[in-house]
Amino acid sequence: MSIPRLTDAEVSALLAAHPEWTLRADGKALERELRFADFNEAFGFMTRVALYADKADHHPEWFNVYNRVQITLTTHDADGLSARDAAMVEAIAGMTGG
Ligand SMILES: C[C@H](O)[C@H](O)[C@H]1CNC2=NC(N)=NC(=O)C2=N1
Repeated sequence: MSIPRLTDAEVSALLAAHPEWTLRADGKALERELRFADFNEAFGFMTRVALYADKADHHPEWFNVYNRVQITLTTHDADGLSARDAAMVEAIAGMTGG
């Protein structure tokens, strides 16, 4: 299923509103690293994101070691960024306060 990609202006606005994210060099994904107090906090965050992702049918690519979580957001069906990635950025901001 093809999903429309965000426009460059939409991506710029999203990054301006959420400077903790960076645009991957190929312009097709957003990346962020989060650090938590400990593994328990990190995994609790991942659990919340996982529940959101399953409900949204939009899944992150991520890596976790101890208190660090590296997240990459992209829409495979769009071969780039879509409104689903923007929605997940907002959802994660709500979970982390930023
Ligand atoms: C069939 C299923 O709806 C699709 O594969 C969904 C699942 N989760 C997804 N997650 C992400 N990040 N991109 C997608 O294109 C995507 N597509």
